[in-house]
Amino acid sequence: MNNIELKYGRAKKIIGVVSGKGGVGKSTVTASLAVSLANKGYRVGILDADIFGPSIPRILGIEDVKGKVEIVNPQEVAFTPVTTKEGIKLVSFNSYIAREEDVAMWRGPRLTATLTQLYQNTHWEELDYMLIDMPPGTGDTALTVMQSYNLESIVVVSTPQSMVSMIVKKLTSMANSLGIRVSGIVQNMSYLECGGCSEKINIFSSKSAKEHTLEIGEIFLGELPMDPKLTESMEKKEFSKYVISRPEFAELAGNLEIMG
Ligand SMILES: Nc1ncnc2c1ncn2[C@@H]1O[C@H](COP(=O)(O)OP(=O)(O)OP(=O)(O)O)[C@@H](O)[C@H]1O
Repeated sequence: MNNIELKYGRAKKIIGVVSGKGGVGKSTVTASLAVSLANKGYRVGILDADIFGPSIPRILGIEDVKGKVEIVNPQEVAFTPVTTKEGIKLVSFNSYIAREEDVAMWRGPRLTATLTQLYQNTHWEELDYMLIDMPPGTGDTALTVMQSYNLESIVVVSTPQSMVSMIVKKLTSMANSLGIRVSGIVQNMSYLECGGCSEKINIFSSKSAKEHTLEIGEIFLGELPMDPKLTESMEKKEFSKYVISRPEFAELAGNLEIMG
């Protein structure tokens, strides 16, 4: 399948953020990487490719802001992204519909055609990084993105559990067979912080996040704690403040700068 080129801008690196299973924190990690990279001075865009469950606008606290759609010709429209206060350019299905609870009841071909328009026909201008928040799993959308969007690599978000690792291996096999490089694995909700001591309490398994990553056979990009303050920060629209205050996120973005 041919590569699809961006019509209105350029991105130096396009990185897909993927997960084997839903709910492991892929969108949270995508948004946190965007905040950390923007904080380091990079020009960052996010394509929220999770059209059935677009959560990035809420994570970044801009669910009430709408992007603009302009009609280029009867077959084609162009999109202006929503820009966050951190300067991140976001394109999400929810930013172009009237009510965020409205649903896209579409089968695969319509879904991928719409996503491709969002990818290709957005006024991205100049980006250092475009992060694509993919729907979970190895389905239709993941296949289209990996086959025809100019991906530099993928970052895989997981939780340190053998069952999830098994599903992640399916995803990395898919990437390998399509010639897509895997930058590494982020192990999310990996541990709890002990209040009052520096100990990390593993949540899912006695094995460490690094050991789980080695079992998958990929590079360990980092681990993040399960922290109720993270969810609270989204509710208070203070996600970027939270991310910037925690060294784990800057470390993760630093590892992506090296491996991405
Ligand atoms: N490290 C964390 N600590 C606490 N809560 C977290 C953490 N990471 C994610 N969450 C919470 O877990 C839930 C799922 O996260 P998120 O939406 O990022 O997952 P996802 O993998 O993108 O899900 P899906 O692919 O099904 O859309 C959210 O409510 C989010 O706030």
